[in-house]
This record gives sequence, structure tokens and C-alpha cells, in this order.
Amino acid sequence: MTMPYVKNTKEILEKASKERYAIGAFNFNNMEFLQAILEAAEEEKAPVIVATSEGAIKYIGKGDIETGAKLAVEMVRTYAEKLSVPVALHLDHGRDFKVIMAAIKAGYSSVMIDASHLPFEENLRETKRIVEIAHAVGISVEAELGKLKGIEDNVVEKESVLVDPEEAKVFVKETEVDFLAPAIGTSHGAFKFKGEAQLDFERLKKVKEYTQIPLVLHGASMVPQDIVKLANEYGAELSGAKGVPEDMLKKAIELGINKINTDTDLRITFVAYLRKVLSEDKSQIDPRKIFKPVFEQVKEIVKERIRIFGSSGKA
Ligand SMILES: O=C(CO)COP(=O)(O)O
Ligand SMILES: O=C[C@H](O)COP(=O)(O)O
Ligand SMILES: [Zn+2]
Ligand SMILES: [Zn+2]
Repeated sequence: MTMPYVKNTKEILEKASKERYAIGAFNFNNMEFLQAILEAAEEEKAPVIVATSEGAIKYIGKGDIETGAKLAVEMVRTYAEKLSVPVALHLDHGRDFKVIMAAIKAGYSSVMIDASHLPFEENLRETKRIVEIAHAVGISVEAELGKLKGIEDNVVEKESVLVDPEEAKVFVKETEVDFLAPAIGTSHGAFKFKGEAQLDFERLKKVKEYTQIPLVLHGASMVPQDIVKLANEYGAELSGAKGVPEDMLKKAIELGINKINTDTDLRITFVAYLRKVLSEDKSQIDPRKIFKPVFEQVKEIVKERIRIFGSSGKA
């Protein structure tokens, strides 16, 4: 039987890769988001990955990386113990060696080394170095090839550079990385496409053929238009927000995506319902009473995503 807190993320992703479904990797920055994600996964009987960015670790630790990583592990383990579904904790977009080491030491299930902004050879070298360290303590590693447009940890990538499948083949063989995020046209945040949504599925298909490992889709939020509308009605300014359509996510899963990173959908839902609750109950000052209905909605959006990803009932 799998323990709810997964030591190595690879275990649950390889099963997903064999059976062609995807596991949601949801970002959190505090206890309430984590609770909402875990409750959703438990109710859907789905394996789940919870992720902290470097920024999240710094936020949780009030600037202290070791404290942030340790608290993230403690929180996730403590909640996961009470659950029946496997829960993995992942470092999202690790760029700073110190943060990656802090996550490994604290007991994360996997780390991402995102050296995709560096030239191919350097990305390969850097990834290989992290793989050697992480594998020595039995945890897995994600790397990225190609660049995502948009904001990545305060670095604005103006142009998206899509993955080269031939490079992916060499990269995976040389680095022995466990899962790979190929850039196929998505971007982070709430404004993903100016015109029609477009992803390079041919490229994705080739990367899967050439690498045969679990693949990761970043920037995969759907940015639901009803929630954007609700947020705007209550004073937000999010017009033009656009995400990845459901049929495209499903096609990406068919072609070999097994981990789907989602943050923006949770953020938008939080902001929309927080605005609604505050404006409808103007005398409420108890944060618990404000947060309860807001995080019920965050939980619902996570459940919807898990169903779309095909991981419901897979725990
Ligand atoms: O890729 C992500 C985290 O790594 C999140 O993507 P979104 O901004 O589309 O939610
Ligand atoms: O990939 C980016 C995630 O949405 C995390 O973003 P963050 O660096 O603002 O925490
Ligand atoms: Zn990146
Ligand atoms: Zn990402």
C-alpha cells in the first residue's frame, strides 16, 4: 500500500504515463490553499501533487528558505497522514541551488530544476548535477526544455521558444531526468493567448516518442470565463484573460502529458469569490467566516480540474 505522503513523485507519474492520464500539480502559498487542494483530491480519490515555487517557500518562511521548506513539508505531511490518496510535494521552477538543496533536505518528493533560460548545454549540465544529488537520496527531478512566454519567477520571457524533440531525446538520455516539461506554446498567468489558443501537438507527440518518460504541461490553467466575469463584476480588472481550452488539455494528455501544473485557476477563483463575499457581507470581520465559502470554491475548481485530467479514482 502507498503511504499518503509520497517519498518519490516518480512512482505516481510513471503509473499515469503507462495508463495515459494526468495528475494535477497545484501550487500553494499558505495553509488554506493546501487544505482546499488536498480535500479535493481526497474527495475525487485522486493522487495529487502539491507544489511550492521558490517564491512560495520564501513567503511561507518569511524570507528564510530552510524554514519555508521545512514548514511546507510539515504541513503537507501532517495533512496527508489523515488521507487515503497519495500526496507528493514538489519544488516548482527551482532556479536557485540553495532553494533546491533546502527542498531536498527538508523532505520534498521531487524538485524541478528550471535552467531552461540557459543555453542547451548549460541546461543539460545543470540538470545532470541536480539529478545526481536528488537520486542519491531517492527523490526525482523535473527539468524544462524550451522557454515559456510570460512571467517566470519575475523573469519575463518575451518570446516563447518551443522544445526541439531531437534535443529532448539527447537531454533525457544524458541527464537521466525523471520527467520533462517541453515548451509547446503555453505560458504562465491569466493572459495566455492574444488570438486563438494554439499548442504544438506534433512536437509533443515526438517528444513522448523519443523520451518515453512522464511529461509535464506548465501554464495549463483554463482561466474559466465565468469566474473571470464574476471577478470583474465585483471590481477586478481582468478583461482579456484567456487560458487553455478543455479539449486541448485532453488532447495533450492523450499525447503523453502526465503532470498538469495549475496555479492561476486557483488564484482567479480565490480573488473572484473573496471580492464577492466581502461585498455581500460588509459587516463580516471574522476571517474564518470569510475564507470558508471562498475556499469551498477553490476546492470545487480543483475537483473539476482533476476530473478533466482523468485522475479521479486513480488513487
Ligand atoms: O505552470 C504553472 C506552475 O508551474 C502554473 O501555470 P498557470 O499560470 O497556467 O496556472
Ligand atoms: O510557475 C509559476 C507559478 O504560478 C508560481 O508562481 P510564483 O512564482 O508567483 O509563486
Ligand atoms: Zn521555465
Ligand atoms: Zn510553471
